[in-house]
Amino acid sequence: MSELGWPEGVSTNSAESRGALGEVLAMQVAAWLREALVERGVATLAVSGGSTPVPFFQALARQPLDWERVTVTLVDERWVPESHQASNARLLRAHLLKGAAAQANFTPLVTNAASPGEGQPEVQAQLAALPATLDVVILGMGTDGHTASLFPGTPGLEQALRPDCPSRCQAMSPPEALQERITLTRPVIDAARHRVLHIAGEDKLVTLEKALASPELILSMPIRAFLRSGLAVYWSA
Ligand SMILES: O=C(O)[C@H](O)[C@@H](O)[C@H](O)[C@H](O)COP(=O)(O)O
Repeated sequence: MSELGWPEGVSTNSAESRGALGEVLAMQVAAWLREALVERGVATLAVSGGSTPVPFFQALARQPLDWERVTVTLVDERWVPESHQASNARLLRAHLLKGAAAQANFTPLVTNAASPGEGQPEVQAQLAALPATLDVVILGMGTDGHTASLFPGTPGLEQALRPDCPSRCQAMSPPEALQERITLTRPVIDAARHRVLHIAGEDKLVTLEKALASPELILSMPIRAFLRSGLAVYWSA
């Protein structure tokens, strides 16, 4: 992976398996969170959903931390109740917010509103109660080059990808997604102290190669907006 044409300042890390990658990433994220706790007394972590992060969540949940001073939130969410199979909050409850990590504070991205458009102001307020600079953001990526719920061809994508987008979150209705979504916007991700892209599989390397070939075309592959200096990429086959 390191032979891809990465922009200056992007670091790459790989492991023999997805489990080993999850362990390596969990140790690094725990170190960053401990550093935040020492420096500021609190720490914030925003994670993505999907299948890739599960070994990472399970390894992070085992990390010794003052979890009660850590706030965990999501990079994006499907607009479904936590009981729904597609809920990212449900995924976190099952694999991350358990054991010692069950003491962490969790900021969900879904409200009781009927749609993300109606719920957005309340989610915006909840996010505004968090530090403006999150300590750690973990991005995933689909093979279409989406990240978070920033999908190509979605109405409102240009707004959400503006470096100066005024909102911290935005409702999205990706044409091919099963559920309406809500996503963090680009400024929130850009401002994070530590930005990670966590991916697995050869197909994701092919996607990255395509993304790196035309970095300026962010609307067709939104991940392109985040492939820049300071990003830490974690990959395994
Ligand atoms: O809510 C989501 O689905 C994620 O935030 C999404 O952006 C995910 O990171 C990618 O779709 C990759 O998913 P996999 O890890 O399952 O390939």
